[in-house]
Parts: sequence; structure tokens; C-alpha cells
Amino acid sequence: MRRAYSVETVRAAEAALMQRLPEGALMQRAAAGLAVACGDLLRRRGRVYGSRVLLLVGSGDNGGDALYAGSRLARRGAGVRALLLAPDRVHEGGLAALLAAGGQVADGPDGLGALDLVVDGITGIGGRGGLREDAAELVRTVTRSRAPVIAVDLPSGVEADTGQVQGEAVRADATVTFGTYKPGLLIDPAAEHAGALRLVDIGLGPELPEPPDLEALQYADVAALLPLPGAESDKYRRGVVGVVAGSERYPGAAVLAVAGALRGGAGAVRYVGPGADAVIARFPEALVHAGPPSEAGRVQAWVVGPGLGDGGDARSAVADVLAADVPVLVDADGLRLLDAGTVRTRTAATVLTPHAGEAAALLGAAREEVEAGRLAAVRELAARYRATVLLKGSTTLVAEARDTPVRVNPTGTSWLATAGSGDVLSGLTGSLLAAGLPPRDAASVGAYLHGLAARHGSHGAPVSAQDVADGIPAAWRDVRQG
Ligand SMILES: NC(=O)C1=CN([C@@H]2O[C@H](COP(=O)(O)OP(=O)(O)OC[C@H]3O[C@@H](n4cnc5c(N)ncnc54)[C@H](O)[C@@H]3O)[C@@H](O)[C@H]2O)[C@@H](O)CC1
Ligand SMILES: Nc1ncnc2c1ncn2[C@@H]1O[C@H](COP(=O)(O)OP(=O)(O)O)[C@@H](O)[C@H]1O
Ligand SMILES: [K+]
Repeated sequence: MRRAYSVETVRAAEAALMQRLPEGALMQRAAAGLAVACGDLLRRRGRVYGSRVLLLVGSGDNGGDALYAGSRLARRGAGVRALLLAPDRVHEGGLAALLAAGGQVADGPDGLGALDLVVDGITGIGGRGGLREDAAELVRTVTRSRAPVIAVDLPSGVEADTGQVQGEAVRADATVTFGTYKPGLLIDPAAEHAGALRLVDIGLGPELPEPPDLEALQYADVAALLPLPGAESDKYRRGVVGVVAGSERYPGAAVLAVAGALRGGAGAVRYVGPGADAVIARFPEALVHAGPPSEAGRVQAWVVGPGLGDGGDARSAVADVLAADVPVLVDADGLRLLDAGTVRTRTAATVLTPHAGEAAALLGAAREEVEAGRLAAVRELAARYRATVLLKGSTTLVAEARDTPVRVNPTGTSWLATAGSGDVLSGLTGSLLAAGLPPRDAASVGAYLHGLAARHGSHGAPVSAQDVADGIPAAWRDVRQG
């Protein structure tokens, strides 16, 4: 599990650790790890000796890290220059170390095209708001030069706690972060600026509280959660998932939701609605019923909403499903048709799976507001609806009404932005619910497998929603093989 903590928590943990260590020890640990990462990158491009490195040095400790790391590279024969954004407020110890090791102060960002590495030490966890104009201008110049960039702790210009990016921000090939991940390294749009992540252990672990603010599942976590059949299993014990989706107008949504549900680990898929013929034609293994859902037979979890339309039948189907005392996942049209009071008072789990537009409607906010502050939006939705909420999009988020860490999904790909892929996700996640996973696990494992499945189907080319569904078994195998 990758775990991320807010700046406030990181600062408190660092303060506690610093009390037990000689002054400057933490920064030396950080700089040593940073220098190793820089050395690795330089060796991949040639060698450290004789390489050309430019440090972008802000006025705080982030700049200090860059300067000390630069001094280590200079001692190994690299030509290191430091561009000081605020020469009068530079980290003095760091600058002295760099100069003593043979490094120099740069007059300006010239010769960028010939550089082997830029080290971004403008701001770390102390950055506030969008980058100031001088820093922003420098970042634009560096981005244009296409020189390889390693960011120190965070790409300068991104918000550590939220993943928001206001204005210009560094685009790094890699980010070397200290002690723990920060939310902004895992949530887009900031995460997209960070490149490959490398965590340097500076001994902060024992000082960090439980639980973290944010977590991201990794292969082993997902493998441990996958519902696997045992010798005693039969199709009913594995769970039956009911799918209420599709309409005369959108029969495809029924097929796609069932396609996802069949690959999610439930023992049987029961489809209810007007798309039964289309579903059976494609998936003879599905059980079908004309409805209403409450008369279709037992299920362990329901999925309701994809392609339902907004007719009277659709509204009553949503109400019927929400009245059942089993976990219910509500997606797409179901989100417009649900009764908020009913959702809030359900005793069985409810999982809502909006994209940003649907989340905005549920919150009575503007879509841009949700997109700019996805972490706050998903937390607010979960609290307001007393539900588990999966907010779709780049780096999908899952939050619960209880005060548990938000989960962020690391496996997506922007090829998933294709019509119908959300229907596959709702079927898949509903199937995991029926198989017995708690709602937060079902939602985060569903998003994880869905993202991997899209990568399997894609390999750099466009995918269809059907390809995503077909890629799910390969995603399971991937996860189980580690
Ligand atoms: N506290 C610690 O124990 C450790 C801190 N470390 C480093 O220290 C960093 C935090 O250092 P600081 O607290 O000094 O903060 P930073 O160095 O991250 O940033 C603060 C500085 O940036 C300037 N700044 C803030 N917002 C800006 C903006 N929008 N545009 C331009 N400049 C802006 C401020 O004037 C201030 O001088 C971490 O990210 C990490 O790199 C590491 O050395 C590990 C140990
Ligand atoms: N830019 C993106 N990067 C990664 N994943 C994305 C992006 N845009 C959308 N997705 C994913 O694609 C799926 C789209 O679902 P949805 O918006 O419900 O579409 P539809 O209703 O057509 O099925 C979701 O899983 C979402 O997380
Ligand atoms: K930085």
C-alpha cells in the first residue's frame, strides 16, 4: 500500500523526529537519497563524471536539499551550477557545501539544451498557491528545453495536499520524495506532473500516525482482496449480482454492465430490465428477468443505473433496488433518479459511482469546481450521502462516510475515456460487492482491475468498452502473479 500524509502531519512528524537527531541530519538523509536518484538518472544517460547539472534553488529547505545533493554530485565530478531564485534568502549551508565541492552559481538559465539534468528545488511542502511569476517563467523555460527533470519532494507548483495545480508547475521525469508520499503525488492533475516516484526513507515512519490521509492499493493489496472460490464454493455462495441497466434507447449499457459483472468474481449474474434479449444473445450464461427487481429472485448485491434513461419505469426500478437490504451500487442515470433521503438512511452499503459532471449535480456545484478539487468533492459526497463514493476520472478516488483514508486508483489510462467503459466498471464493482467485499474494497479493487484491463486492451491504442471488459481476466492474472 502506498500511503500519503498531509503537509501538516508531515511537518509534525518531522519536528518530532528532528528533536531526536543532530541538527541538519534529516536534510542530509534527504539530500543523500536525492543524489543517488540523480546519479542513477545520469548513469542511464552516460555517466556522472563530466555531466552537466542545473539546480533550480528556491528560498526554503527544498532548495537546501537540491544544493546538498548538488554538492554530492559535484564531488563525483559532475559540473553543477545553481540558479538561485532569491540569492539573499538561499540556504546558506547548502550553498557553501556546493561551492566547496566545486559547484558554481549560474547567472541565468542559459545552455539548457545541453544539460543532462535539471534538479527542481524551487518549492516542496512549503509552496503556497500558484508559483510566483519569476519561478513560473523559469519553469516555462525549462519545460520548453525538454531537459530531464528530477523534482525534489514535489514538482514545484503543485499543491501537496490536494493534487490541484494552479498555473505553471514543473513537469518532472521523476520525483524523489522524503519520508512519505504526499496526496498531490498520487492525485491528478498534480500526479501527472510528478513522473516516476521514488520514496527516500528518512526515518519518518515511526512518527507517522494511523491512518494515513490517502492510500493507493498495489498488486499485493489487490491480490489479498480478490474473492477466490474454494472447494466448498457453489454459484450461490460465490454471490449473485443483480444488474438493472439499459433501456429501449440504450440496450448496449445492459450488455456492457453484464460483461463487467461476469468478470468480477460473483457466481452468477442476474439481469433485470428491457435489454434481456440483447444480454442473452451476447451472454447466454446470464439469468434474465423482465422486472421489477424485487421479484427477480435473490441477489447479494445490485447494480442500478447504466443506460436506464429517465422514464417512470427507471425511477421505480431505482427505488425498488434501494429498498432491498443488500449492497447497492448506483451509477449514471440512477444517480439522477435516486432519492437522497433513502440513500442516507439505508442500513446496507450504498456505493455511488459518479463522474465529475454527475458528482457536481449531486453536490449542487459546478463541474469545474469538482474537477479542480476532486479530493474535497469525493469526501463531501460520501459524508452528505452517507455512502461509499467512487469519483471517476483520471486517478479515480474512493471515499467513505466513515473517517477512513481516501483510496486513489493508480492503474487508469486516459484511453478509458470512452463511451460505455463506466458501465463495465459498475458491473465489475457490483460483482465484487456480491462476492462479499466491503464497499470501499469492492470500489477500489474494481477501479484497479478496470484500469489494468484497459491497459491490457490498449497497449497504446484506443480501446472500446468491450475491450476493457475482455481485458479483466488478464488483469486478475496479472494481480495474482504479482
Ligand atoms: N522539515 C524537514 O525536516 C525536512 C524538510 N525537507 C525539505 O524541506 C522542504 C520544505 O522546506 P520549507 O518549509 O523551507 O519550504 P519550501 O522550501 O518547500 O518552500 C518555501 C519557500 O518557497 C517560497 N515559496 C512559497 N510559495 C511559493 C510560490 N508559490 N512561488 C514561489 N516561491 C514560493 C517561500 O518564500 C519559501 O521561502 C521539503 O519539501 C523538503 O524538500 C527535507 O530536507 C527533509 C527534512
Ligand atoms: N482522463 C482519464 N484518465 C483515466 N481514466 C479516465 C479518464 N476519463 C475517464 N476515465 C475513466 O473512464 C471511465 C468512464 O466512465 P463514465 O464517465 O461513466 O463513462 P460512460 O458513462 O460512457 O461509461 C471511468 O472509469 C473513468 O474513471
Ligand atoms: K520541488
